[in-house]
Amino acid sequence: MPGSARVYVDELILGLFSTAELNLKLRCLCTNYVLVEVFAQSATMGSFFRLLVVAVVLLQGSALLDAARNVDIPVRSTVIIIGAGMSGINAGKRLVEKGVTDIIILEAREQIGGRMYSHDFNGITIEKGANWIEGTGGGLQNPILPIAEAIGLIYDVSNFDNTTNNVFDQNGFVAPEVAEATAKKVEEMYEFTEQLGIQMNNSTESDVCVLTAQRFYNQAKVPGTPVEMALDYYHNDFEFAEPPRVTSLKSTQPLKTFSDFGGDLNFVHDPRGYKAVVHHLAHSYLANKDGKITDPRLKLNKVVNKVEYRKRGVRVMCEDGSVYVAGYAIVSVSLGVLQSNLIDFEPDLPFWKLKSIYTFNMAVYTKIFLKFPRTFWNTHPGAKFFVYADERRGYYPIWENLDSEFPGQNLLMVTVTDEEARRVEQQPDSETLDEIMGVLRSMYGPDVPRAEAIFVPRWFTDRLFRGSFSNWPLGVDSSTFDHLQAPVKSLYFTGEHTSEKYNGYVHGAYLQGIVTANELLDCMFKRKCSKPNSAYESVVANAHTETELLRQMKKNTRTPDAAR
Ligand SMILES: Cc1cc2nc3c(=O)[nH]c(=O)nc-3n(C[C@H](O)[C@H](O)[C@H](O)COP(=O)(O)OP(=O)(O)OC[C@H]3O[C@@H](n4cnc5c(N)ncnc54)[C@H](O)[C@@H]3O)c2cc1C
Repeated sequence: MPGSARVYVDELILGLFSTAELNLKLRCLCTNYVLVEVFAQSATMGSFFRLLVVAVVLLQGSALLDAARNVDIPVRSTVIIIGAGMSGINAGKRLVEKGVTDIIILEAREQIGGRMYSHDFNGITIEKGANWIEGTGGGLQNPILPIAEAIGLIYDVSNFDNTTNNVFDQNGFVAPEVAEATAKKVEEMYEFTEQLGIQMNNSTESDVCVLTAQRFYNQAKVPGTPVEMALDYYHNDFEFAEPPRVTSLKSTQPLKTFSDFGGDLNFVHDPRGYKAVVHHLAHSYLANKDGKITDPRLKLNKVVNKVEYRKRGVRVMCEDGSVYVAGYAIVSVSLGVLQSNLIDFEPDLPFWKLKSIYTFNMAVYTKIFLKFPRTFWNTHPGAKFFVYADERRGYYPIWENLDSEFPGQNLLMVTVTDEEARRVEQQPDSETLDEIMGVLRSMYGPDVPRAEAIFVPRWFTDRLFRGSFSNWPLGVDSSTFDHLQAPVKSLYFTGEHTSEKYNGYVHGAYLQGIVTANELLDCMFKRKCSKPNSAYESVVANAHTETELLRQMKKNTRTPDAAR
């Protein structure tokens, strides 16, 4: 929007109408839609005259704007939701249920679902994003489970029972007694760290990372041999996508997902994809026909690149030039997107907000799918998952055979995380396949046939995600965490990364959609709007310093997209 076209109606109109007895206030939210707030007050003014004033003001306002700008009036709504993943779609559902029906959902991709993202791999629907309903079979019911059951989603409880005994290294199968002994030690250490986490949560002790807890267990000796590292990886990195030296002990031990909902994981392998859960939620309030959403409130292929926000009112701009205006916006994009420069917020988000965004971690978790001409791995039920122990920690470590989910397809899935995931994303798939074949041949011998097909998702380089899911690092206390979700004027924030108990998970995104929508509804209808708490008021108070800091941060820490 060219700056010269800006017309601030309040200035213009106030110039025309300002009188001693008339207190008239107009606010112009943006250049091409006038969000008018008129207070025409006068003890002596009759209601007819007041109406007249309002009408004249509105006419004048729109005439001035039309003269100044020759563009369509963009869509108006009460709430704009940016992003149609689990959290955005569920926030929309909540708003509509509570009577706020004039919403607009802007989604960058050609479909909804976000990181619940299925992919056609040689005619088979695989999940490049979320795969499991994590945390079932416990005291509380995981909120995703009833939805999955209602739509008949196909899944199986994963059998991890024997994983730590199915260990290979560079010389082949590791003798069961060696693997068992190491597995026992690592499991004891894992239980110790969990107990320490519980104790520290009940105390005023400051947080430590998981690695520190491991040192406490073993008098500073931490997993170091290939087998120890691989089994440690299985317990930690395979869940959090980052190593124990990064992950907060207090915030992850015990992990609420499992302590609340149970320790089972249901592996989804449905031809409709795990995203069918999001579609089910969307269909409950967005018009649809033959399984396709036809509701004009959902706008696909809309990459938001600028958000102007004020105390009341937002103006959202997309790469295709379209502009949307509303009273509020809910931003549901991933933490990785917030950390990048894809969306330009005007004014800049405040320091306290950026600090929480930049301090929390967006981890990278990559499941690589492989199709072989035949199976060469163990197919008995106790060999569902197997482990490769390399001298390099995290080098193609956790494997799953998908025989039971996709019979006769000869599929394997191997998971890499963090640095290895980033590395693999940057290289051609043929190089990744060469590395994988080297690993498999050292595990199963030289006769292993080369895979016919490989699929390597690229979450880190995808500008719409910039990683897989958030991980709670050492150094983020609960008030810094709260700031991730805290609203800024008319902007509200949701997404898995804003769920204090269940960050990183589908159910976290689901629940946060409701939490954020409720917060906004409270503000809209009860005037109970969240205010900055005292912890960051001091920072906000020093506006000049803050602006300087922000400038520095923008200049120094935001990496250009291409270089990431
Ligand atoms: C590889 C992987 C494995 C996972 N495994 C599991 C698992 O097994 N179990 C589990 O519970 N969880 C898992 N997760 C995490 C789970 O997928 C997420 O927590 C959840 O789906 C996040 O939902 P969300 O709504 O917060 O964000 P998203 O799904 O990221 O939704 C945000 C939406 O915003 C859109 N968007 C981004 N930028 C813009 C823009 N500028 N303009 C407009 N739209 C934009 C995106 O396209 C996206 O649709 C996994 C994730 C990944 C990536």
